[in-house]
Amino acid sequence: MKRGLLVVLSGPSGVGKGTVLKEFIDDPSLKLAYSVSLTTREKRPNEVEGVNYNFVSRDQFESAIKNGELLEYAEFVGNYYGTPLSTVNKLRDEGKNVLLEIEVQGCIQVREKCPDALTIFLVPPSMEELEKRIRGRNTEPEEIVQQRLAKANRELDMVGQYKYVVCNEDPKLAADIISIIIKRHMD
Ligand SMILES: Nc1ncnc2c1ncn2[C@@H]1O[C@H](COP(=O)(O)OP(=O)(O)OP(=O)(O)O)[C@@H](O)[C@H]1O
Ligand SMILES: Nc1nc2c(ncn2[C@@H]2O[C@H](COP(=O)(O)O)[C@@H](O)[C@H]2O)c(=O)[nH]1
Repeated sequence: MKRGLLVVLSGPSGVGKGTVLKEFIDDPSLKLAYSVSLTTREKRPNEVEGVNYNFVSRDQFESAIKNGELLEYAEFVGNYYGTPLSTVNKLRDEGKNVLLEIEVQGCIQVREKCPDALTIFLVPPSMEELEKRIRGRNTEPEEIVQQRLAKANRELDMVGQYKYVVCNEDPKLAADIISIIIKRHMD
């Protein structure tokens, strides 16, 4: 059986990664499996343990780092986020194309370890629109919104690290473009 691809969808917080991926993740022709990350962040009211994230303590996360259990990890605005290595390997060995939805530092680590990873950077139409989206989501207090926006400016400078850049003006259109990119790499 052909080993599955490693697909990395990255981009600044609030650009719409989660919104766009909902438009293509269940397309059976893409054979995708979503990699559920570990995080030390507080669960948001609409999130489900084991579906959006596996929510863990800082001690549990640091043990996972020490034991080499993570493909990549990063500290993002005060919390740890990381990708469980064994799950990614198992799914890829089953022929599934594994989708990571991660921030920029994590993507750089993935590229170093898996140079053939298919890396896609989602960008907003403008910084004003990005700010509108983060605020409109209403999930973070003002202080965290400010930190995420400051980080977004630095992350957008890393656009050259990615194989593909897709603008999220319209989620369905962005999803269609990403689906075409994945299909091309499945051949
Ligand atoms: N193309 C779009 N046009 C307008 N609003 C959008 C678009 N895409 C996403 N949004 C809105 O922007 C907000 C942020 O989207 P989303 O939560 O998917 O971003 P994200 O990149 O996954 O964020 P994070 O990395 O912080 O998890 C949501 O309220 C979503 O409905
Ligand atoms: N490096 C990693 N980044 C991750 C991972 N899982 C999610 N993320 C990214 O963190 C930020 C913040 O997420 P939020 O859910 O608190 O809004 C966002 O850019 C995510 O894509 C991971 O495993 N590794």
